[in-house]
Amino acid sequence: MPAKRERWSREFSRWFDWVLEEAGIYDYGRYPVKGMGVWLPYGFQIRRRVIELVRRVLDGAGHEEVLFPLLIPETLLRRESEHIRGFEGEVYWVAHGGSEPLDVRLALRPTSETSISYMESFWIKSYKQLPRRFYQIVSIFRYETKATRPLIRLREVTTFKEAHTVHASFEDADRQVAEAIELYKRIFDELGIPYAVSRRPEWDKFAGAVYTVAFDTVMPDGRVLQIGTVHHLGQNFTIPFEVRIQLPDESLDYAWQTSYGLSDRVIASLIALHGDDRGAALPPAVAPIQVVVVPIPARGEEQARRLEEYIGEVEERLRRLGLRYHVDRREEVRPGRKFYEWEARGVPVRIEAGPKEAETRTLVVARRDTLEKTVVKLEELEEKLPGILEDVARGLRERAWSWLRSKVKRVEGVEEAGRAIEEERGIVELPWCGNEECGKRLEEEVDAAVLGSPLERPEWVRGKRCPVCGRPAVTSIRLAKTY
Ligand SMILES: Nc1ncnc2c1ncn2[C@@H]1O[C@H](COS(=O)(=O)NC(=O)[C@@H](N)CS)[C@@H](O)[C@H]1O
Ligand SMILES: [Zn+2]
Repeated sequence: MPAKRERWSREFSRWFDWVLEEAGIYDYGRYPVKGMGVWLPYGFQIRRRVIELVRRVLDGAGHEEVLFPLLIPETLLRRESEHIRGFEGEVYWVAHGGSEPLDVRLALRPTSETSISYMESFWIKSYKQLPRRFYQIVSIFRYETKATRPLIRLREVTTFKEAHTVHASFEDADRQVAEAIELYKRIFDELGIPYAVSRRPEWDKFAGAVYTVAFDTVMPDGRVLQIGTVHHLGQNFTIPFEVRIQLPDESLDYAWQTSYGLSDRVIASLIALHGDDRGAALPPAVAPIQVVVVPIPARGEEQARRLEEYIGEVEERLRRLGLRYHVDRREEVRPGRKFYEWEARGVPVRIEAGPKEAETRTLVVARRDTLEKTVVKLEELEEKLPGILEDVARGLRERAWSWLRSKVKRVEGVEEAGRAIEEERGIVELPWCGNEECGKRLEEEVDAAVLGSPLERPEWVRGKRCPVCGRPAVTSIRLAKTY
């Protein structure tokens, strides 16, 4: 019977703070700058493996990793008017070098379209060089005014993967948006994180984008977290930054761009959505320790020696399997306490071995997701353990997807939408005529944010009418309380 999820959902924020600390993942709230925290060793291991996964997916899809300066001169940041309008209030400025006031203020990058476009104007001259797909994994800084939260809303976003691509046509950039969406699906699927993909409404897209597609997930408290975004930037940055290319017909035009970002929120959502009241439950792919072995103390010298020998045989097999494992030999800690600690840290599989198991040459194998225990013969460990780890990965993914599906609700009318959000949070979907005024009216009347519309026209709206204006629905509109 899987662990309970009372605290996990009813008091998510407190649960999340508790897990980050109890599992030694992230130290938040003590560092004396609001919105900035410390990655602790165990959490840093998780983060490292998530980054490795992101690199593997992007490098495998023709992306080139780069590293741009942190500081962006105000003159560059201001060159794209919509962009600066969108970020004006969130930029940290450096105004002095030592005691010297700087003649041009330097921004701590809030994102890097401006610095990257500026350099592309020197590098890129012809369609023959395109497409180029750069990315960097860096810290960005945003002076967030809404409530800051560990990993969810930071002022220093320490794990910000930003990809920036350049193309010879609008259509090619469009194709890159579609590819970026597929790459994000692969990353989230590998981590078992469920998502809804929506095209953001015109009035809430990235500052400087032609259009924005976002990945949203529903957190344990029912509020929606944007966990990734893909933007078609058109020529909005290449024009002010003069990134001109020669086309096949020798004419000159400005290049076309996309950008797409992930952040620490990917780690926040994998901890949150796979967790339960006992703590984290990590997908084996990114778990620092995939298997923890807890010896059950023996009585008497002879038994202890035999058990130690037996544990050695278990280790040998885990080593041969190439798994990340740990044997918890702490004398001063009882097995029950060890179970508690390693469950809080989300170790996917625990192996218990005591005198009885040494005697019968068996092992007790416990899954972290369902908590179920099975007895496995030592001889069969190498054959069975990889499958059990795969079962845990699948179990976590399926549990998270059924959670998300349970939090997406189709409704017909505005009142029903308002009630659903009020009572259950999650995402509500309504038929929509596609008209901006109706969308904005819905935001007010439902008292929730518009996430946007599905990329493909949903069948179920056929024959239905917009609840605001009564015109035929052409798509659906999704609303939610968001972070
Ligand atoms: N303050 C924040 N703390 C944690 N994650 C954040 C924060 N602000 C944004 N993010 C995450 O970063 C992703 C990309 O940010 S963004 O503003 O939407 N898009 C960009 O900055 C584009 N330049 C693509 S890299 C968002 O989808 C969101 O998941
Ligand atoms: Zn309407």
